Amino acid sequence: DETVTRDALLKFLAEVSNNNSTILGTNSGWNSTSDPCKDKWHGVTCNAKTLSVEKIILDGYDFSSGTFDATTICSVEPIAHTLFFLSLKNGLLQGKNFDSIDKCKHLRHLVLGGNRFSGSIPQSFSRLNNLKRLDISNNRLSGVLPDLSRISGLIEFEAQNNQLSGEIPEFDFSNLVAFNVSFNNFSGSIPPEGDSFPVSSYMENPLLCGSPLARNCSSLSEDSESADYDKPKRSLSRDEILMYSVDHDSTTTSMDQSKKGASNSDISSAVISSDDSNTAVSQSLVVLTSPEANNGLRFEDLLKAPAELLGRGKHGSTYKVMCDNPKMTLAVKRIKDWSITGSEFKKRMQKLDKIRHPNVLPAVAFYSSRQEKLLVYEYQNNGSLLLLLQGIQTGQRFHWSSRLSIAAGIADALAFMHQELQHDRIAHGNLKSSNIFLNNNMEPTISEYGLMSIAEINTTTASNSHYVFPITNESVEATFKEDVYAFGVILLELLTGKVQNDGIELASWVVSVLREEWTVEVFDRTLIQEGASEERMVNLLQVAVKCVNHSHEARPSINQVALMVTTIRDEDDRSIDVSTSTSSII
Ligand SMILES: Nc1ncnc2c1ncn2[C@@H]1O[C@H](COP(=O)(O)OP(=O)(O)OP(=O)(O)O)[C@@H](O)[C@H]1O
Repeated sequence: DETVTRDALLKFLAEVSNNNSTILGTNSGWNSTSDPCKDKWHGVTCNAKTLSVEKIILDGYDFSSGTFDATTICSVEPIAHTLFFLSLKNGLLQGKNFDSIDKCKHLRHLVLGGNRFSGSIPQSFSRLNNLKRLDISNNRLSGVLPDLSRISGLIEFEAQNNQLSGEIPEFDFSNLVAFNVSFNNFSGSIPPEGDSFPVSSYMENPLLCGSPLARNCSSLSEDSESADYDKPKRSLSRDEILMYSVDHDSTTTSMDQSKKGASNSDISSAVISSDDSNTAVSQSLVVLTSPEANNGLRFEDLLKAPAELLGRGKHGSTYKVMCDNPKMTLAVKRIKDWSITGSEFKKRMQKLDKIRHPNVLPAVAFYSSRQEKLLVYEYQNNGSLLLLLQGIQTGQRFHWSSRLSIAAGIADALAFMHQELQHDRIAHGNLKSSNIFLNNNMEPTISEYGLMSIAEINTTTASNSHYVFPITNESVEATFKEDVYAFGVILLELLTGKVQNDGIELASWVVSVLREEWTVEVFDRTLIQEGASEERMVNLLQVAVKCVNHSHEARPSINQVALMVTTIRDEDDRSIDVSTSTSSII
């Protein structure tokens, strides 16, 4: 068996590398005079007792002139019988023969993402009954997907960025925690239960329809039936007019300018609509304690200033407003249909204004009418943590030490706010990376503290239970622990480089990966490349996992979390001090 295994592995490497035997480096161990298990060949992991091959992980090598032939390993009984992890990620491989893949019937992880495979995926994939993770993303695969529904234990399916077409087959969505078929040519309706994943899991498939996409299936068939140029066009809503004038004409638009046939008041009111008269309105803009804004910020100034739609969150839209007098760039958040009463809202804003922490962004002003509430913040030029995380995908550096100090900064600020506001029962309620901004020193600033009432949190969690664990106990403690959960997700984002809801429910994904004893795979590859301390990454991961415990009672308090995170950060700082002082001595 040993010889058969060794020869098969050497043949496999010769094929993927196109006979470039040194591709894995000179000390990789791969040669005909040694043993893959006893001599620990690079990329091969064996069972310690039986010395049989369990994992082959050859990620990130330039195999662009080679061929992946599944037969070479899957037709060799001693390998096929025990191999459960095969990964050739980012190998640029083009040549392929998938035919015998189903003979590797114990495979749990099959990772073929980031190659140049083209053509279709054979039905044999659907016979890999034990698969937990199938990653075929970022290839050039086309044709229809085989019926993967019988792989009931699938946890992760990544097929984004291919040219796959046809309908999305039924999957067993109950176990899936990561699912992505975006940027393909899929058509038809999204299968039932598929809508437990967000839009980013399905986007950029022009002929795909149904929830969670905004395109509903009946409108798609109407559109394709006739070019219907003659049909009278539905008139645009105020929001659409605003979006149109902002998005298509120029990036910024004066609120006062009449555009696209909308009257002055239409556009203004799309931003700040009110049934109050203008005078009443200007009286009800309550300016809090910002010195610049106290210099005469008026509601009318907000209306007249050029504004740009920054985005629409689940609670409303946020606009960047360039005010001339006083000279300030503001972010105005407009929240619609918020059940909180005007007086409660006012009381809360005034309370929050008294509690100041350097890492928490105070509101500059607020406005409240029956239909909507406005919150005015200073615009943060350095962008959000979300943008930093998204930058990792496009090669931007985000160092381990910055991530640690951001984590510690958020935890400290949150611990302070929880302590100060425990009595008033005001938790953050909507903590996430798009609500955290960075200042010039890369210090985090938490925005939108306390905007959601307890009732609101409960409604949101109930309607979106796939992403946020439902709070069954309506106690105040639970809402504070919801912040701890959210902080845990931010830690996971910092550790994995993945973004929550970007086709992935991070907490479940990480927990399932850990269950599979697959820990290193969790971490953002750039952290490992940078040489970040694996021990401290694991320590931080343990904190994160405690925070995202299903049971809010089992989650630590934010004080405990802050202590754990700052300890890890301090250890890391000390290790940097030691290494710099040693290098300066040398
Ligand atoms: N003060 C600010 N300065 C700069 N950008 C901001 C500011 N406040 C919000 N933004 C950005 O505007 C965009 C929209 O924000 P918004 O708060 O409306 O949505 P969200 O954070 O995605 O969701 P939610 O409604 O749940 O908070 C986000 O990208 C956010 O980072």
